[in-house]
Amino acid sequence: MNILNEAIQRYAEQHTNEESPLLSRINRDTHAQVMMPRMLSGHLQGRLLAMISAMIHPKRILEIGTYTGYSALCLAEGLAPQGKLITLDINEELEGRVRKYIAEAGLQEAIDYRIGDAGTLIPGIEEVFDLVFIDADKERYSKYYDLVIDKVRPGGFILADNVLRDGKVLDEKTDKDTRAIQEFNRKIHADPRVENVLLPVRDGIMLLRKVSL
Ligand SMILES: C[S@@+](CC[C@H](N)C(=O)[O-])C[C@H]1O[C@@H](n2cnc3c(N)ncnc32)[C@H](O)[C@@H]1O
Repeated sequence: MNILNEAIQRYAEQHTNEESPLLSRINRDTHAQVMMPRMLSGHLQGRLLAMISAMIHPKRILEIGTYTGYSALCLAEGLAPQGKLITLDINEELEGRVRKYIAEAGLQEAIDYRIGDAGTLIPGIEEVFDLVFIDADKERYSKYYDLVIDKVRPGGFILADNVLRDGKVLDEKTDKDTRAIQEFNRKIHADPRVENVLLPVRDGIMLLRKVSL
């Protein structure tokens, strides 16, 4: 999932802050031991998420799609003091690994990791978020957007990953997940409640700012 030329990607990584030793280990171990390691945000995107979070300095973050916890730890770097990040994932098999990483980062208080279907869990979360990161099953991006938009404060942000789908969004006839992403991109671009920028970083990150209720 990388639309950037490999040499440019390497150059960008070489001129970007390094991952912490823990993030580097999560990245390595995920590639060696976990199915579908390409789902992990990785070095460049991880530093971008950490930087965006530091710019917003959020009190509340919601992440949909924890996987091995890499992006959760990156986003948590920017949290305000006493800030909290809630991260959701349906895959209970990774729970032990993720809890260990959260503990190693000393973030047990700051990160509230919940196992379950995001579509079921989100309606029960009574929080107002400064930042939401959508990075779970592509087919339901629009549904997740509908579920979170009223929980984002005016002026708050939503990020959505993989919105270029390896460039497949350009194809008229494409797979189901890509069609869902095309629909998501059209929908949010037409929504007057948000401003949006599609960043062609890695597999495409949609950056949204909620401008009105
Ligand atoms: C692309 S990975 C997340 C990667 C992670 N955010 C990162 O950057 O390192 C997508 C995750 O979404 C989870 N997921 C898929 N369907 C879900 C659902 N209905 N509810 C919650 N999580 C789901 C998968 O189990 C998987 O771990």
